Amino acid sequence: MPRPIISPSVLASDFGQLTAECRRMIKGGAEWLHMDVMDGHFVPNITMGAPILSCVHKSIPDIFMDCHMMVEHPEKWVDDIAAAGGALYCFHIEAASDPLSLIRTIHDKNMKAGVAISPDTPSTAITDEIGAASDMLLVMTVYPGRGGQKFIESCVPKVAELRARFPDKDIEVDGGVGPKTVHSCAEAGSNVIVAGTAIFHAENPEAVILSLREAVSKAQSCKVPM
Ligand SMILES: O=C(CO)[C@@H](O)[C@H](O)COP(=O)(O)O
Repeated sequence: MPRPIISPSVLASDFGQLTAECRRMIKGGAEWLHMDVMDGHFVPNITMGAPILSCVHKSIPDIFMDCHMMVEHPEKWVDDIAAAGGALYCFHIEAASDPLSLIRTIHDKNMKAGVAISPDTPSTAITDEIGAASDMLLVMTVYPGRGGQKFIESCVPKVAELRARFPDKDIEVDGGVGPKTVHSCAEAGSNVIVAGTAIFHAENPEAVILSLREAVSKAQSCKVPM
């Protein structure tokens, strides 16, 4: 089973706060930083793009930027995100006209490739071929577009279905995940946990990171090897 990874979803109103949050999360034990890139088309909101990510990367060169591309035409931004220092480029299957070719393009730019599914998309949209070609699969547990939404429990069986087909892949969950909701995700086989509100609205964000990681480790240790 792949190792537990915590990827705090960072969003801030100014660049200084963004980099400060990233540094604090890394110091607090986060392996990845989840960067929500929204284009105002695939989702109604606009957040940040390659120029901001590039500044973050220059300021924190060792950062692992887990770039969640909530964008139309995801093939358009691969070069820019790679140049900005993106480590993982995760696109939505709903927005991709040729997912396999896009995965190859992402790999050619030396980034890991992730494939995301929104709540109404079945896990079978990630075919065996697409899943095998990618490095990470993202099951959204809210409708993409903004933080602070309620976790959709009915998305969790999709994690289990994907884990059964892809035992060695990173499987990420994102949306409404926190200390109360992480357990079902971890038990279903998710090893990469994204959390925004649960971490940034907590009195002790570092303790939340630790509890999320412990939930994944505990679920993994309870699994009987096949
Ligand atoms: O991409 C998204 C939502 O579109 C997520 O990354 C959220 O921003 C995570 O925030 P919380 O749901 O944990 O508050």
